[in-house]
Amino acid sequence: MDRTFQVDLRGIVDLLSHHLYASPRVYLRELLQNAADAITARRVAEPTAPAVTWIEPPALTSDGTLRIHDTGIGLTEAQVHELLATIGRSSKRDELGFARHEFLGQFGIGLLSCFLVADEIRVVTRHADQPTVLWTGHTDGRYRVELAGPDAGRDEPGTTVTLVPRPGAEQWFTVPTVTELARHFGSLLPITVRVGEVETTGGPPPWSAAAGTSPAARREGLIRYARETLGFTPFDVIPLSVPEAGLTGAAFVLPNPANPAARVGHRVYLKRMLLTEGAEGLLPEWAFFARCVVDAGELRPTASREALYEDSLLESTREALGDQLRGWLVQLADADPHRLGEFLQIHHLGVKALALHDDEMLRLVEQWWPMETNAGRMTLAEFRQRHGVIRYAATTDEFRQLAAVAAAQDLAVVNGGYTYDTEIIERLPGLDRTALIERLEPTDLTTRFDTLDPGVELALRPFLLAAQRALDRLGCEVALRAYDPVSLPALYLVSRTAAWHDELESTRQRADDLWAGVLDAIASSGPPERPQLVLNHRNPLVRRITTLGDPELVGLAVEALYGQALLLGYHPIRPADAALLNNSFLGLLGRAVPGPE
Ligand SMILES: Nc1ncnc2c1ncn2[C@@H]1O[C@H](COP(=O)(O)OP(=O)(O)OP(=O)(O)O)[C@@H](O)[C@H]1O
Repeated sequence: MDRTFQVDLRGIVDLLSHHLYASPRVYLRELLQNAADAITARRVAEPTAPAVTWIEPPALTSDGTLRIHDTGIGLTEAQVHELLATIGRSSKRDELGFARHEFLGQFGIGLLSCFLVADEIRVVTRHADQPTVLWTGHTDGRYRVELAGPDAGRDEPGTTVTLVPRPGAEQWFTVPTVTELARHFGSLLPITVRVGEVETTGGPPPWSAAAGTSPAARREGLIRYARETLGFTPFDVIPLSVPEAGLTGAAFVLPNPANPAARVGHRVYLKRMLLTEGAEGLLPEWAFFARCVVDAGELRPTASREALYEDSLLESTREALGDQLRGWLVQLADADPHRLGEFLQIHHLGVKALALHDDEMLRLVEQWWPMETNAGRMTLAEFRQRHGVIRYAATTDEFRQLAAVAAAQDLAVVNGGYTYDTEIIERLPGLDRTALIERLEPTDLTTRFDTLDPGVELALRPFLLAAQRALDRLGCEVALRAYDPVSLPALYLVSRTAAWHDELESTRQRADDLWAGVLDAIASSGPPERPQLVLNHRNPLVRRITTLGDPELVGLAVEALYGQALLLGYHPIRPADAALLNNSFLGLLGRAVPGPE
């Protein structure tokens, strides 16, 4: 024999309050939603039927209950039995069980949320010229259905829902709270909602064509809306529209840099009822510079109605909205490059992130984003025009080490060390085959330095040998060249492979035997190039040092130059370097301050 499930309502109410809804305040949203749906349903057959809902909190009813009245379609006695007595039964689905898109509700559980704040719910309803029906439900699952007596019937079709507040839940029924909740959830509803005498609906959404006659007036309205509702004056407003999601709205460009890691929440209305102020996933991740307010008819809510349901429609909507933001950027570049410059000052990180996989954004960054170079800030396009090859340092340290020296050799270098900059530069040839890029190799610089006259070089051999002896134990080679700037006595240059070997070596020293063996094998795969200390023969101090007769003093001086070059070039100081610096400093000091011995 088939049997039917028995449902204990208290368990369901507990489930809703503790696991589905974030707060009991949703009770008012669900009531408003039912009223709005009932009005929509009635106006299908009667387009001129009144569209009004009014709420009387206990302070106005004076019998301790809250009442909400609507001019909607109402229910017949049979429908009351069918719809209000069965959890999960809804009149808002089609024969196949799909949500009908003209209605807000779909799950058939909304009314139960009233049990979060009420012990008893009464529904008095009249459909067309049918008799008025009374339904009374209790938290423990008991309910009663009766027909109103001849004098107790409603004068007009529609429904009144009455809540008897649960002791302890009174704070959800005060006039200010109910008014605020009605505004919060329902201010954009296409019906009139009043709490007492106060109207809480405020006309069409500020982005809709009905809100302003001209685009300029709508824009003004939206800026005002952002100030009042979101708390900031936007940098710009971008109209949004995705017809397949029934979506319209606006994106507000934030006036201040946003943290790319912090998720931006968007304000989402579904059929003009507020779903959430913190929807995630409406825009692609790179679009962290914008906050949206949208109304969508076709996007689905989760059952709690507090977030968007992640489905393929949401995915394609996200893409379409991303395209619209991109389009705005491209259009801004064409129409008002100065303004685009201002935008990039604030939000370059987002745009650069986008440029990593979007050619149009890459072009925009190339054209408009000034990068740091050793010849001043300039865009990559300008740099190419002036210098042909885009030579770049891949890290800020590398750039700092070499920028000034490279400039003195007429070698322009871009600092690719800021977030995404190197990747952006390296993507350029893929976009434009004529773009030439070259990563700066520190040791390339030496090829630009002048060698000394062979006679001079020969005369300085004893000095070079003494200098080399001082730095041999550090694995550093000493060279003597003539280069600018004259004020720079020495430059420490490490090729990238040498830097890599250095790192490998220090890891190897810290690693256990097995791992050290593996690292040894890797290290042996390439010849370890030695770092160089290139002394500048144009520098007067270096010249004087080269003429010193005392080999010990030569050693101390070269060690000091080595230490200074390390520090100036932002190179890591190893323990051996620190010991050497210490030794040279004290040695030189000892000689500068003569004592009795
Ligand atoms: N004010 C009303 N006027 C007319 N019918 C109503 C009213 N309130 C509720 N109903 C009927 O009761 C049914 C159940 O309402 P309930 O709020 O529980 O679910 P729903 O609105 O269908 O879906 P959801 O759970 O998504 O809100 C509705 O489908 C509707 O037919």
